[in-house]
Amino acid sequence: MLRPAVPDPSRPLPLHAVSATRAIEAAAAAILPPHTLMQRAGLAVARLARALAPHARTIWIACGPGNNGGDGLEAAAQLQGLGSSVVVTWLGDPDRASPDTRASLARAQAAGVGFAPAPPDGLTPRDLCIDALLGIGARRAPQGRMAEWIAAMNASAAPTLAVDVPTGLSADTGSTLISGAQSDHLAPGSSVIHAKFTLSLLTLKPGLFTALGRDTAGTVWWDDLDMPPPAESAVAELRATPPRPPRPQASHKGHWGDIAVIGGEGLARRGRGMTGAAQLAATAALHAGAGRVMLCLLDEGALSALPEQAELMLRRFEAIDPQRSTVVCGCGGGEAVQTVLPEVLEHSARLVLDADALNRIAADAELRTRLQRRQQSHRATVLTPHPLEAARLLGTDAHSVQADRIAAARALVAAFGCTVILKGSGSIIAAPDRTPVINTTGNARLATGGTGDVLAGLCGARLAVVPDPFEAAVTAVQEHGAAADHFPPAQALTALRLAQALQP
Ligand SMILES: NC(=O)C1=CN([C@@H]2O[C@H](COP(=O)(O)OP(=O)(O)OC[C@H]3O[C@@H](n4cnc5c(N)ncnc54)[C@H](O)[C@@H]3O)[C@@H](O)[C@H]2O)[C@@H](O)CC1
Ligand SMILES: Nc1ncnc2c1ncn2[C@@H]1O[C@H](COP(=O)(O)OP(=O)(O)O)[C@@H](O)[C@H]1O
Ligand SMILES: [K+]
Repeated sequence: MLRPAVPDPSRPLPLHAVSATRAIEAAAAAILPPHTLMQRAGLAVARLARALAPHARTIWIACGPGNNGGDGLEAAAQLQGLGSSVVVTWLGDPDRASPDTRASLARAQAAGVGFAPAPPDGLTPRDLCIDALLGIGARRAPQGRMAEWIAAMNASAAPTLAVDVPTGLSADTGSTLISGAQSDHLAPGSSVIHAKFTLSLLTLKPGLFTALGRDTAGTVWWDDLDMPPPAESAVAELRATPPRPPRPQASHKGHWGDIAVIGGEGLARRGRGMTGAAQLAATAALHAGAGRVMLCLLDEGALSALPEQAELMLRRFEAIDPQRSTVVCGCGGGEAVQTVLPEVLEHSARLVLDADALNRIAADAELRTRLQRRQQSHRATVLTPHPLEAARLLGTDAHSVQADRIAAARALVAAFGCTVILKGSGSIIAAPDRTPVINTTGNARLATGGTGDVLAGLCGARLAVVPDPFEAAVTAVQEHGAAADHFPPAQALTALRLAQALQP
């Protein structure tokens, strides 16, 4: 069945690694008559193409040498049969093609599909390009004619529908394929399709939703080719969190948690004032509905000037009771956070660690041991690194983290036994013994200073009332992105405004 790849609260959508998809495909092929899967795949592509571009004069289908190209040939046969004018450019060789692909080639030829050596000229926005160059079999960066066709498709006025995966993107990681490795950025001239739509076949692939996936895949559709849900476990999933139930009338502030935000190194210490970061986290916690929010700035000098919000309570570190609070530590913490971290790690009942708290822990073996010990005493801890902070914790570089974000999040979980939010486009939420979640909300308007502090505060507010730290983190990330998605388009999204737009 064809459906948009949008989860609803009652049903997470499983994402399968290429290895699992291969096993699912083999199991399906074993019980179906020959060529059935590819025929279903081609029909699904053709139907979606007709729905997306009903008035197309020309549909250009670029087909690669493998079975992704076979899906394209099958779609060509179907579309020609439905009355479309199809031009196929094919990189394959009938003698080396799979039996499925050869059968689809014969059907396309019999249907009267036009084969051309080069892409058609003069496509208009009403026409359609279909990228069937490479799917899950992609192993290296496209070169030669394949790279030329990718460039032509990206330059075309017609929108592109990618079959299974945009060519040039890794289905597993959402990074681009470069020679012998994977890249986390779209270098000028990178050979990767920029699709307006992608139809993922049989399974949904994680790379479509994280790293460069969202930029290159466009709107993602999924067709399970009428196969039952597979037994193979998902490498990650997409989830939608249900709306929160209304607060009971008889509730009071004690029900909604005490949040202690510890951070904000002052200007006096090193000439880098970062008190605003802690204040943003505290503001976010307040607007997200926390019962009481205490702000502990790591700068005595600032205490008279802050906070601007009367609801925030100022506290010295000694006056915080970490055992009764949900502690959010690290936002703008600078070097000053180092001195409080041993106690924070030792005594906080529930803890969110962000920014400089993570940087200090990365640089200090004793702090790392204290963090690991929290798992043994079953105290909830959520780490909220961006890719560079994650890299410091893992002893690697941000490029390597971005090259496989799910693996990086899992490595952090394995190292520290905490819930981890690896931030960025398609944030990954991972925890011990849980299937990682890729968040689908949020957009590049969040790429502005301080929005991570807002997430940390929001995460604290949810952790205060949701016993399971993984669920609290999934909810917080989803709400943070949704607040950005619903933010007025004509107004600049700043971190403070985002914090104020959060809801209990
Ligand atoms: N066989 C079937 O019945 C089905 C096939 N499906 C399709 O089959 C695809 C997987 O097919 P394949 O395993 O053949 O993989 P692909 O079609 O993705 O590509 C594999 C072929 O491309 C070559 N190749 C890899 N990287 C290249 C590069 N950079 N430049 C040039 N050639 C390169 C490989 O050597 C191999 O010949 C899926 O993505 C999906 O589209 C699915 O629709 C499910 C059903
Ligand atoms: N392009 C993007 N798409 C989706 N979310 C993004 C994007 N860029 C940033 N974000 C989100 O914005 C927040 C930024 O956090 P961070 O990098 O810690 O910034 P800061 O330290 O300035 O607060 C994270 O939640 C991140 O996931
Ligand atoms: K493709």
